Amino acid sequence: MTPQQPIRISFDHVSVDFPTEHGPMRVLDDVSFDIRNGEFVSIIGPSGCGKTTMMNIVGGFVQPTSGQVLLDGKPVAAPGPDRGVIFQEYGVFPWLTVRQNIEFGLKLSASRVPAAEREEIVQRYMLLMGLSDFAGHFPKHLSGGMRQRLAIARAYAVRPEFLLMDEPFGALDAQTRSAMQDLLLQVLQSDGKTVMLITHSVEEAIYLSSRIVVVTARPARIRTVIDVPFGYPRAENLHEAPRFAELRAHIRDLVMQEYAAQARQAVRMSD
Ligand SMILES: Nc1ncnc2c1ncn2[C@@H]1O[C@H](COP(=O)(O)OP(=O)(O)OP(=O)(O)O)[C@@H](O)[C@H]1O
Repeated sequence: MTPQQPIRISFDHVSVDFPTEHGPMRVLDDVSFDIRNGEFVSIIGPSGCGKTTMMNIVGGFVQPTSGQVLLDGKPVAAPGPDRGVIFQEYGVFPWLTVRQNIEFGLKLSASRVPAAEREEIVQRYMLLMGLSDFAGHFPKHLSGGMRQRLAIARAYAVRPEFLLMDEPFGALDAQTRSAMQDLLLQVLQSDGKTVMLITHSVEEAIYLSSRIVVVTARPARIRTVIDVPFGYPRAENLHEAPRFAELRAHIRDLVMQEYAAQARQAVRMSD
């Protein structure tokens, strides 16, 4: 990514405390980093450290206790159609069919698309996600993997400028996961978006991202930011590259160190 690209998402000294019965619990601590236009940034760190909270702030669902997150220079105040959010679960409306779920966002006034174009987009994403034969099915009649593909189709279809993804492929089997990763890269290649992805998979983070932000055990602070030294488009055989393996070992080591720090914290608290 060239440094001339404008900054789209900016974490500016963001801290978050959540109230608990023992007083405030710090979840994010002075987090600052930027995501530039067209970048794909993954956040990786131990379970429960505060990654989803980071995404929730960008999504407009959580307000920082101090500091701010800026979208194109303006503090995030609320959710908006410019941000497509994909969670690990709950991404579909159970009372709508596959077709209606994908169509839903296209009918909302903020991103209203003319009917003829709408139909074309719905068809395109049903086909891409392998859901064409299930257009009239309700989510309860789909497998978990298909429901997740539907959630992804819904988010892609409205062509948001920002994709915020929290473990979007975590519940998929290995083969579907890999297909979904390639499809995401393909969609980004044609639509060009700015992406923030939360994942537990170091492999996935390296394969997809242009940069990886490694965060510490809770409270999440920036441990390090790694530039991924591979260009786009990417292909499956990248997983076999020696540099890929080196980077994977390095990042796994960092994440394991943070898990160890988390375990030490837990022991201290139980003393
Ligand atoms: N709205 C909230 N109110 C109170 N506590 C919260 C709230 N949201 C999250 N937490 C707590 O903040 C901590 C960090 O949660 P968060 O979901 O951000 O972590 P995470 O890194 O995404 O976890 P995982 O990797 O397991 O998904 C957890 O202890 C969680 O219980």
